[in-house]
Amino acid sequence: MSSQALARPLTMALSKGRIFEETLPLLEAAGIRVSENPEQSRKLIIATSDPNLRLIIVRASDVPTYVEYGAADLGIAGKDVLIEHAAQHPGGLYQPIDLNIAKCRLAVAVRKGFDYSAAVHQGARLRVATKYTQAAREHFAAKGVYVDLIKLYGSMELAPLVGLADAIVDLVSTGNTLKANDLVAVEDIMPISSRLVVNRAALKTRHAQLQPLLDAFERASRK
Ligand SMILES: Nc1ncnc2c1ncn2[C@@H]1O[C@H](COP(=O)(O)OP(=O)(O)OP(=O)(O)O)[C@@H](O)[C@H]1O
Ligand SMILES: O=P(O)(O)OC[C@H]1O[C@H](OP(=O)(O)OP(=O)(O)O)[C@H](O)[C@@H]1O
Repeated sequence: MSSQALARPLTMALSKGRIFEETLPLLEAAGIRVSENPEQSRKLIIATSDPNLRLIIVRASDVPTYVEYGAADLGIAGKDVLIEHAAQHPGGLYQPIDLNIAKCRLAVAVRKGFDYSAAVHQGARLRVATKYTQAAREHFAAKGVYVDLIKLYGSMELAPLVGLADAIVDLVSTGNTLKANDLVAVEDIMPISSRLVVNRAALKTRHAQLQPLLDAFERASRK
């Protein structure tokens, strides 16, 4: 038996839902099948048809933490999540590949009828609710707008409707969530997609195991 076959499998951290669903075709393109669906089995450690790879299922915003500390060798996370993580842990992760999955955009939204351009005139102060405080801080600082940031963990769309904030910074894809809550996007901050992230130590110590997988993801993401 080769030393490669004796090595422990690589561990890849994924969140269930859209990232898991959109990663499956990339794994399939690499000839890798997944033994079960975490939505149904509720299992948190999932084997694959490749003895060299297993998956762990974590919260989307926890993926960078598992990978940075080496509990996972690699993972997949949205640029939104990576920006917030990097604010606390700069340079902690190697990010070799934009997988072009889970695509959406980060945007500023307000209640329909709210005069955003008047509210952000030079020197004004705006109350902004968001889960993405780092990205929001950088965006408004670049515009020279003072903001009071209110950290939320979900359902941001509610904040302007109940007077918690003037504006939100949130992810937008179809725009249906904004529309359903009488909100409008008034400014795009950046396009968002998910990236492969790799533990920096694993990149060196497990290079032989990692490289074929990175190559397969690179090829699949270009299709
Ligand atoms: N509506 C959307 N369309 C496309 N991609 C999206 C959309 N919403 C979020 N994403 C992307 O998918 C990633 C995972 O989103 P998901 O909804 O599964 O987790 P979450 O609920 O945001 O995270 P957590 O569970 O950690 O709070 C996000 O980080 C973002 O990059
Ligand atoms: O423009 P849309 O297509 O409506 O998508 C935007 C919504 O998608 C995301 O929520 P998600 O569906 O992930 O729900 P969650 O934040 O509760 O996980 C995001 O936080 C928005 O609420």
